[in-house]
Amino acid sequence: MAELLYLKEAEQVVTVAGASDKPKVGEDLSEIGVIERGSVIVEGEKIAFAGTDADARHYLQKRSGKVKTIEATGKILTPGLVDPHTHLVFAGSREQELTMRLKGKSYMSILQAGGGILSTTKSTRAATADQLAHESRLRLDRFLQHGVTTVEAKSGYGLATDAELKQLRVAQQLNNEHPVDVVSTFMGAHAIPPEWKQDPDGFVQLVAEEMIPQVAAENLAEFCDVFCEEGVFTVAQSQYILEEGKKHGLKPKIHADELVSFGGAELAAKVGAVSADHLLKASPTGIEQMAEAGVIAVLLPGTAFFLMTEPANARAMIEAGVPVALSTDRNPGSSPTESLPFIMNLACLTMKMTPEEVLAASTINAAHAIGRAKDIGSIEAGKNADLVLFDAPNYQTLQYNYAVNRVDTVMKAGKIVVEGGVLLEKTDNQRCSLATED
Ligand SMILES: N=CN[C@@H](CCC(=O)O)C(=O)O
Ligand SMILES: [Zn+2]
Repeated sequence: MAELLYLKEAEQVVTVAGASDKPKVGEDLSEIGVIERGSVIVEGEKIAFAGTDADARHYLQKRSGKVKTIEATGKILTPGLVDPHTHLVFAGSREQELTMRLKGKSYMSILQAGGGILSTTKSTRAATADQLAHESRLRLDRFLQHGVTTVEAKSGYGLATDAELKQLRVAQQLNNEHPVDVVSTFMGAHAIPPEWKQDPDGFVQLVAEEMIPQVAAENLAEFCDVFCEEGVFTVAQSQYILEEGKKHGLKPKIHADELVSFGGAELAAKVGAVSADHLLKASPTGIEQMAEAGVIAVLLPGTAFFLMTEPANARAMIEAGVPVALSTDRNPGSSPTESLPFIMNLACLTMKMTPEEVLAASTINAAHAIGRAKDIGSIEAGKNADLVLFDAPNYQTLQYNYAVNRVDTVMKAGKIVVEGGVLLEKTDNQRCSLATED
């Protein structure tokens, strides 16, 4: 019989329970199921019990076998954080772009001059799968140290069939090797590569007719995403790619209305996207249509912060009944961070989301945005034992003491992987010739 793990008497257990079937919307987003002086019991990879400590002791009396106790006094316990939008797998870095942007160049003008996404495409194409895995593993380690136990990862720095497949195979390998679970999204339509600059429709055709079928045949992704934006992919091109993806079993996601209001939110509703992400410039009609269609808004306040622009209108979306989730958007150009807790701070301080809404948006709603809400995103008996102990007396402190990492212990599938804020096993100690510390 497996040893039981008894996480004993946290100041608060933030369960976010009761929303595994549907994401939280409106006022329900603030219902995060806090148990004061709560305890959680883990059996193997799963949560066996969550409740008050008095009830936990009764539960233990009825069970035989060994019990290992972890004292949680002075700390709070939350579900493992879920990051539903990252560009995890890439090579190289782009620090010089910050200086360019500080001197007045825009993110889009850097891309149009062949930098930005296209510069990362160059280094990603040149990197071996081992180099990509090495660089991405370091990022996953940092995610774990920030309490993130599951991430979504997009391709989109290959922009050619082989290079896209290489990125997705690395993501799959990392999912198998690393404690953090990696959920893959195919994003061949992330930018038009230089060799297709004169024939963007030809590239769209390549994505739809060659890349998507191969990704699906190798079972390399669950979702298909498109950068639907002025100067990148039009609404019609995006719709075509997402519909083709659907025919091959890839569920649609969209980078929508990030830089200009472009009809991305409306398209998300039309194609039945699981999520529309960014949405800084989403129109009121688009927001309304997303609410009606149940499209999750994955908001990325770190990207707005790093690009020094106004964030999305989270309050309008919550009031309209759109399910809202939060993410780092971890990528080398517009959001180079693995700190989902800092993104949560930004959601509070720049988008006026409450500490309760922020917690639900980074756990259960984020899990819905990647189709994992049955297994993760809340503390409930039967769910995976992905848990974080924060060194904080209450959950509000996580937003108040901003930009400080208060993660103490992280448990992934019942196994402790971070203790006292320290990663127990560095997954990759080797230096790699091409690796940067990006
Ligand atoms: N906006 C498009 N794609 C990414 C940025 C990618 C990059 O700059 O490398 C994003 O979500 O912000
Ligand atoms: Zn993105």
